[in-house]
Amino acid sequence: RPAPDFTALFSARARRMNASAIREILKVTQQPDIISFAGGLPAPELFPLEEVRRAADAALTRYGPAALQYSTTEGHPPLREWIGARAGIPAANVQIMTGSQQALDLLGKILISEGDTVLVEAPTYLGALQSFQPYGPRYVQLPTDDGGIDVDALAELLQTTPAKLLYAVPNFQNPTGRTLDAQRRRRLVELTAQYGVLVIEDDPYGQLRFSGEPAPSLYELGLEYAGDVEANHILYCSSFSKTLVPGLRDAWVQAAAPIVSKLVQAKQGADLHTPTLNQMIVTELLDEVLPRQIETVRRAYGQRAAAMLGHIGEQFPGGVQSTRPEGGMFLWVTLPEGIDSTRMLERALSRNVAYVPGSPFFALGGGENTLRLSYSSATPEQIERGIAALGETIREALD
Ligand SMILES: Cc1ncc(COP(=O)(O)O)c(CN[C@@H](CCCC(=O)O)C(=O)O)c1O
Repeated sequence: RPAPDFTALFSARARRMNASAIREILKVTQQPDIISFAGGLPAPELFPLEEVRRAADAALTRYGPAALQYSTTEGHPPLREWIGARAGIPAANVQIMTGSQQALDLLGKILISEGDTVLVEAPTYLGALQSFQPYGPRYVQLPTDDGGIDVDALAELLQTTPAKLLYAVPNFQNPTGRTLDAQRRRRLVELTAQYGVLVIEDDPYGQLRFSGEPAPSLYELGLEYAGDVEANHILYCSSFSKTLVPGLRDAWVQAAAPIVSKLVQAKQGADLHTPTLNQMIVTELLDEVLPRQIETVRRAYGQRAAAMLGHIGEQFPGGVQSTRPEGGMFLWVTLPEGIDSTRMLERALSRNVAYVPGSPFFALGGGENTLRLSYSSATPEQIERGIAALGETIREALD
């Protein structure tokens, strides 16, 4: 019988959806001989496998059947307590999420009405664009430089452009690896407060600093500015994906109570709750394993970033610029004008090296001559081989 035209049946919202370039490339990079600088995957060989095995056993022993039963949408109370205590806020202002990707999706769902202006960095995390897109935002790109968001440009923009939301990754930004300094953070918090712009601070990498000095989060500065957790216009998201393991899908949002209670309603409709056992496993790992794991990955990623930057200096032709991250998992490469990194990708794959082309990270297009490199899940030896292969590919594209 003839098939119904399913695509014609999709909702207007669904018709705005598109595939994630990272997820699509990840399928290609599963082949064993590919050296992948594509997905921001934590180093699998560093996962605390035995500790997770013991934590699962401990959780099942401690909670019995309750560990496998439905649980509350708000999240596992000891986990919320721990996060609240660390942030100096009540557990009631902490909402557990199934990955910070779900936080982005549900925050988009409860905050973005069609046509609302959403300010995003150019470039920004493409997963945020993917989460927000179905809700019909009108994107406005914030100019950035080597210090992150250009807050002078933001001040100017806000005088003429009323905005609902500003989405920022201040620490070791995805995709550029850049970090917003304390002075710009203060300015951004004050400006957005004055103009009534809500800020989503997405901070999965904040603990992964391997050089330089830490700066207070926008959330902390917002708390100082407002004087009260219930008056803070900064919504903070973070995750256990990069400090522990991504597969348990545990993350959280810190926000004023009305935001948290609306997020709970949205989450009830999305997945009822984050997997019960996973939350309990993470909770078992907080005191001992988490701090050790953070030290392990900070050291490893610092070494891998240094290795990658060193080999880039030797192997890439002149005229190619790259950022110098102080933490996180990514650095950002700008090729000479005219080279299209999306077209160049298949040449790179023919040399068994993968990356994410830059243009999907720009909400309004552009960036054809840019690309993102992740150093976190390649060993120093693979980094040497992969960067050499990428250098050859760029030289070939230049000819
Ligand atoms: C700024 C930012 N915000 C949220 C996320 C999602 O992390 P969760 O695991 O959902 O907590 C991420 C993770 N992004 C990685 C991982 C994506 C994993 C994937 O699509 O396979 C990437 O850009 O490659 C992120 O960088």
